[in-house]
Parts: sequence; C-alpha cells; structure tokens
Amino acid sequence: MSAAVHGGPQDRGANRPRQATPLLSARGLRLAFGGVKAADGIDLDVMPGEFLAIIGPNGAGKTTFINMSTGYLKPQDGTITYDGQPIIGLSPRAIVRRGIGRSFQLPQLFTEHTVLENAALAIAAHAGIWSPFTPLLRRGYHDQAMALLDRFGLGPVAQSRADALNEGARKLADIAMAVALQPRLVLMDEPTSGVAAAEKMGIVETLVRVLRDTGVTAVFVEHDMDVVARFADRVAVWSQGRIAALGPPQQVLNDPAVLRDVIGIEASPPSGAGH
Ligand SMILES: Nc1ncnc2c1ncn2[C@@H]1O[C@H](COP(=O)(O)OP(=O)(O)OP(=O)(O)O)[C@@H](O)[C@H]1O
Repeated sequence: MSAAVHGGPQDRGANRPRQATPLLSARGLRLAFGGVKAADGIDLDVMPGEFLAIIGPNGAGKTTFINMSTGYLKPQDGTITYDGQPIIGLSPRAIVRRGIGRSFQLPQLFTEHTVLENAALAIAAHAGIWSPFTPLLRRGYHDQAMALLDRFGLGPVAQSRADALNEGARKLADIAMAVALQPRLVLMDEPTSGVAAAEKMGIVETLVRVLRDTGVTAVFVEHDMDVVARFADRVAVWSQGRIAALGPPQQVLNDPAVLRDVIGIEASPPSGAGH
C-alpha cells in the first residue's frame, strides 16, 4: 500500500509529488434532460497516474459524466479542464487529439473487419489517415497493430473478424483501439459488462497492466465491487447526478450508506457483491 495521497491497492505512485496537478478537473457540471438531473453539480479531480472507479445505480449519471468529458454531451453549466486547458465545446475527435481516449459500454469495432485491421485503422487514424482503405494496404500499420494486439494478449485472434470475438476479447480490443490513439487519459464505460464472471478478473488484469505500463490514467465505470476493490486507487460514488462519496476503496466500499444504497447489501464487505 502506498502512502501517496491518492494511493490504492496497486498504486505505483509512491514517488508522486503530494500536490500533483489534476489531469482532468471538473467543476460545477450540470446537465438536465427535462426534469432528470443527470449532472447536478459534479466536482471531480482525476490525478495523473491514478485509476479512478465510478460506481452508482443505473441512471445516476455515470455515462453522462464520461460523455461530457469526451465531447459527446455539453453541460449546461460548469467547466472541465484537461491538462489545464478547457475542453467543453471541443468535438469528440478534437478531444481524442488532446489525449483523452474512451471505450464504450458497447464496443465500437468495425465488425466486418479483422481485429488486426481494426487496430491498423486506429493506428492510421492516429497518424492522421482516416481513409478506411489506405492503412489496410500498408504493412507498417499491420506490424504496429500486431505489436499493440500482442500487448493485450489478442495476438491469437488478430485474424478473426471483430464480430467473432467473445465479449471479453471484444472489450479488450475496444480498449486497444483507444490505446492506439496514444491517450494520457482513458475513460472506460463498464469494461467488464457482459463478460463472463470467470473471465472478468483476467480481462481487467490485462487492461490494467497495459495501461499502467503505458502510464495511462484511467477512469472506469464498474458495477463489480470485487474489480473496484482490487484495481481502483479511488472510488467515486454517483447518486442522482451528484458525487455522494469519494475516497480509497477500502473506505468507500465499507461505508454503510454506500453498501446499502449503491451495492444493495446491508453490512458486509464488498467481496461477492458484484453482479
Ligand atoms: N441523451 C439523453 N437524453 C435524455 N435523457 C438522457 C440522455 N442521456 C442520459 N439521459 C438520462 O439521464 C440519466 C442519467 O443517465 P446515465 O446514462 O448517465 O446514467 P448511468 O449512471 O450511466 O446509468 P447506467 O448504469 O444504467 O448506464 C438517466 O435518467 C438517463 O435516462
């Protein structure tokens, strides 16, 4: 366990300065859809190098926060800065170019292409080539794509069509595409949803290893409390568009109100609480 301010179970930031500048900083975010307050005054700092888990019930506004941070939704009020610069109003593609990647609840792969072709397309896109055909003709992208896939353990399925992958591999491939764009921050919306229970920890171990090795900061929405307890440095608890609790997992996941209102159990530790 690290003594760092934002330390957590697998923190590698023991030598991090105590007063690091946030990589992403949200202040006073508000967004309502009709009468539904999807964001009702969100303040959150994401520190460089940390893995921050977002938990909370359905409809609490978790995806809305990711959408606002990646240019898919514009808040009605508030600010978001990334690396000290305001990003509200930028397009999703401009935000990717700044260094924020994301993965989706439903992976966004070109299903009729192979995994290798998907990776080559993502690497080519990062190089500024958006034509869907050019990179497929260029061996160089394939080599880089293969190296990327190997890091995620996806080498054996490189030649498979994306729609032939099981859910775990599909989730990893989607995150690999985000990493191809060389982000400093990745926001992942439920990276383990739909993944078989037996596969889940292995999938998360792989993605955490790759992101940690690459020095990528991560925010991830997660419903499995065992995953959160094991991999998050800090946990933010979303409730009705607000952050109801924020802190290290051992603190937040043992908070009786969080156990009752978010995890849906009376007073037991997080192990076995996932669904
Ligand atoms: N584009 C939209 N138009 C209308 N309502 C929306 C839109 N996006 C989100 N909402 C509403 O805002 C609220 C928050 O939604 P959001 O998807 O952010 O919740 P969530 O915490 O991610 O939920 P889940 O865990 O089910 O994915 C919900 O009531 C949702 O129906």
